[in-house]
Amino acid sequence: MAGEAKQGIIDGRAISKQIEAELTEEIASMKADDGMVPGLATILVGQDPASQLYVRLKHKACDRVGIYAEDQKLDASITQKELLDRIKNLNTRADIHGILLQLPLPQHLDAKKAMQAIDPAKDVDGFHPYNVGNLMIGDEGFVPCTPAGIIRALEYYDVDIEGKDVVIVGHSNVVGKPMAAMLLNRNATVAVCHVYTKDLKSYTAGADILVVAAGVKHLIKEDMVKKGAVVFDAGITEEEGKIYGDVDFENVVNKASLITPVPGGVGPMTIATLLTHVTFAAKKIE
Ligand SMILES: NC(=O)C1=CN([C@@H]2O[C@H](COP(=O)(O)OP(=O)(O)OC[C@H]3O[C@@H](n4cnc5c(N)ncnc54)[C@H](OP(=O)(O)O)[C@@H]3O)[C@@H](O)[C@H]2O)C=CC1
Ligand SMILES: Nc1nc(=O)c2c([nH]1)NC[C@@H]1CN(c3ccc(C(=O)N[C@@H](CCC(=O)O)C(=O)O)cc3)C=[N+]21
Repeated sequence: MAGEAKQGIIDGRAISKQIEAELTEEIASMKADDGMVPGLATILVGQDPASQLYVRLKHKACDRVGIYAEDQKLDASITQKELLDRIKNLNTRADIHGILLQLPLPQHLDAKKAMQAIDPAKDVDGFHPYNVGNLMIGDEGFVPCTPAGIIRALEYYDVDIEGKDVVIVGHSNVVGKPMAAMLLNRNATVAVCHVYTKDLKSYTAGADILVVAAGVKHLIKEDMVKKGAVVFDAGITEEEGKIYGDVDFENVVNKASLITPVPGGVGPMTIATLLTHVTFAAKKIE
């Protein structure tokens, strides 16, 4: 049914499988044509279990599609200079096309300075000020993977963005702010809420498209969502080995026209987008 919006639960795993299948083919032909193998280096500082899990998920995804993935594990006590030297070395490596510095970093390290040290052409996370600036002026090159994954899901489900009332909960540099810029670039009317927002419900209840990235378990209840809204939940809270989103899915699912579950929604789309960016980075230098 071309052009007709689909209904139901947004299956992030199914969309990411489709993206992975396309990338697998593309990477195989890059390899066959001129021996090019896209390469990603991840840098993980310290032993945070959640970060270790996310890096592991990214490496497994790289393996599935044929991207070379190198795992640089650094001790939590590393100095800023050692970290910057490590990044600068990766900038010079011809076999590494993407560099991902897993966040958060230990307190004594300056994440902004570290991000600025990454060659913008290898900044597959889209966190370098050069890429952030381009996003703000409407030139979307490397943009952060989570909001980019959400845009992809909107496109996949034929959801119109132009003129829609969009509400974003959370204003981080990783999700909320770049999401706002990407939706503004597509002519939505965007409101961005955060902890200082006086009456969160008065915003969320009017949203045609609601994107939540606050990291607060079940912050968004049924009465805070408009009937027929499209709802994306980026939140991840882990409690006793179970993960929860920011949206009370069980109840909101009855009201939304489309909604992402947690897990199996935004997370897999984020990783699929990262794979796309690494492949793109490798193609650009061919
Ligand atoms: N699925 C995925 O691929 C990804 C998931 N995540 C997850 O998304 C969530 C958000 O992460 P991230 O974007 O890095 O954001 P941060 O954790 O850095 O910040 C959270 C944001 O939410 C806002 N916020 C917190 N509590 C409330 C509240 N009660 N009401 C309204 N706004 C609130 C904060 O506002 P203020 O700054 O004013 O305090 C802040 O803007 C986390 O659970 C994280 O694990 C993140 C990246 C990728
Ligand atoms: N430089 C940097 N880039 C990031 O992209 C980045 C980061 N730092 N720091 C932390 C956040 C978090 N993040 C996730 C990615 C995938 C899932 C994911 O695939 N989650 C699965 C579930 C996994 C589980 O079992 O917990 C899902 O939602 O289905 C989750 C979270 C990327 N981040």
